[in-house]
Amino acid sequence: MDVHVVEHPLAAARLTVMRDERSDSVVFRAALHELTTLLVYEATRDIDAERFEIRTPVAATTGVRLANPPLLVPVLRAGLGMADAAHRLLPEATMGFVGLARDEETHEPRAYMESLPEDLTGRRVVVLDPMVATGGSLLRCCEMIAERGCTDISVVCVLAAPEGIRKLEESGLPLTVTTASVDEGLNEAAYIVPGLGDAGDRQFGHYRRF
Ligand SMILES: O=P(O)(O)OC[C@H]1O[C@H](OP(=O)(O)OP(=O)(O)O)[C@H](O)[C@@H]1O
Ligand SMILES: O=c1cc[nH]c(=O)[nH]1
Ligand SMILES: [Mg+2]
Repeated sequence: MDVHVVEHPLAAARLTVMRDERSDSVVFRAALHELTTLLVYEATRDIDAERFEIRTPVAATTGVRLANPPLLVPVLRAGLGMADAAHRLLPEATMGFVGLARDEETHEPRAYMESLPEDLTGRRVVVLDPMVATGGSLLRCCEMIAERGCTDISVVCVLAAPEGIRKLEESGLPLTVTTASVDEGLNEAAYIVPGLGDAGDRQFGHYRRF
């Protein structure tokens, strides 16, 4: 499994804002939006493009367009903060939605929403979730996508823990991961260390849902 860590000072600076506990939700969401643009740019370097003929006001030339626009899948809630930035870069993309919430005690993901096209054969799917901690949530999401025939999944996240990367790798699913950092590991509550806290809470607030 390919893991691409985007090492760029602009990405590192946005990530630092997200890590900083002093950043409020407005600042946090803005940094996530900007960082997502950088990460999706890197994650789509190898996307299929086709050439076609156009005219500038001066001469005929060859242009480029996406051959097969991908499906974007933000994982609710936290991935919602990446959806708009990704969609701006890929305006031709369609969007599906998966809702997952980790149980606070067992850390197992609970699925509460699945809105995906029935057939994903031949499509690239770009999954957006800022955090890969134990990897359980992303694994569940990627299984839903692979069950629909997808063989080309790009996971775009902000932070990954080695434990989560390992779980995704062991799954044998056809995926690549693009991230701004692979952090040290997980604490006893399965939070990423040093991490940035709970990416959903930092954007949308903390409340009990189930
Ligand atoms: O790798 P894992 O151990 O599964 O943890 C990562 C998941 O945890 C967070 O979501 P959370 O369950 O907190 O839901 P939220 O986005 O609604 O806050 C995050 O956005 C991932 O989906
Ligand atoms: O560190 C973590 C782990 C899971 N989910 C988060 O939002 N943050
Ligand atoms: Mg959360």
